[in-house]
Amino acid sequence: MTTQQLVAQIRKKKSFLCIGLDVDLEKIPQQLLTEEDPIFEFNKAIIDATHHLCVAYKPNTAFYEAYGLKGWQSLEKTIQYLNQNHPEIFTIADAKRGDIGNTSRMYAKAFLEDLGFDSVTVAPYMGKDSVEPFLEFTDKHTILLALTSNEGAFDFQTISMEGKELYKQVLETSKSWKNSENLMYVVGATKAEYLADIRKIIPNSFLLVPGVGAQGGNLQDVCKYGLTDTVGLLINSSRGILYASNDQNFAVAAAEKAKELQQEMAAILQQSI
Ligand SMILES: O=C(O)c1cc(=O)[nH]c(=O)n1[C@@H]1O[C@H](COP(=O)(O)O)[C@@H](O)[C@H]1O
Repeated sequence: MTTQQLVAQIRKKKSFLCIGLDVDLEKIPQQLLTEEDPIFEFNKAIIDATHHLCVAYKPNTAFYEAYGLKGWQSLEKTIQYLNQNHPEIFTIADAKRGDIGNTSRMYAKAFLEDLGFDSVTVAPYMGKDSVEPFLEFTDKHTILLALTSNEGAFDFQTISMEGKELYKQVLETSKSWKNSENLMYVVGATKAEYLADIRKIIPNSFLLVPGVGAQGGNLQDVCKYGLTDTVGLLINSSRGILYASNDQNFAVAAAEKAKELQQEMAAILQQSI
């Protein structure tokens, strides 16, 4: 999916919501555990109930890898279901990969080619040659970790070297890489006060912003400095939507939570047009 197509979907749905499909078998309604593939059945119900309210889904691969081969099959079925039934939805494999080039090439193939995601999250720590194999997929997007939502972000990402914080070096250096127009960046919603500085370096790039809801980030704060002329934001919520209820009405409850965020987004978009 091109960035222009993503922006068109955002305008049409009046939403820049990304729903994180972080499925935890201990948190889903227990009656689903009798199904052959509880993870897929849960995702299917969530997708059926929320696809009109969001523009992206982001399965975090940890929640699938943790269940071994069966988990990986659930991930495969989920992305197939999305690609077949909702090709207008932007899909993110939240895998946070990155290794020597020869290995990154295999990660890129796995997520962008074999599974067929539109994008994958990548850690920049190993540098240019570890990210390039992802960027070679010019019809896809590489989402680079810039300033993450967790407390540990302050351990390295904000350390200043030669007068510039590491996350700013990541943003600036990555702009010089081949096919960098296909880069997006992760900035945590809990770091909203950094967005004005971040937008000075990457004024138009799309940002994937996790951390609203369960982690305490705030949508209004993020939009204040993060929003661009072409929106430029995908706001992720996982637990806050998925586990709104764990009885048999879980999908309806999830849709209600998604709708609350979508309506807040619609109001913001209306004001900013
Ligand atoms: O790359 C991510 O998506 C990510 C980056 C980050 O800085 N913080 C962060 O929470 N995430 C992911 O975003 C999701 C947040 O989930 P909730 O806190 O349940 O909404 C999880 O899948 C995290 O792994």
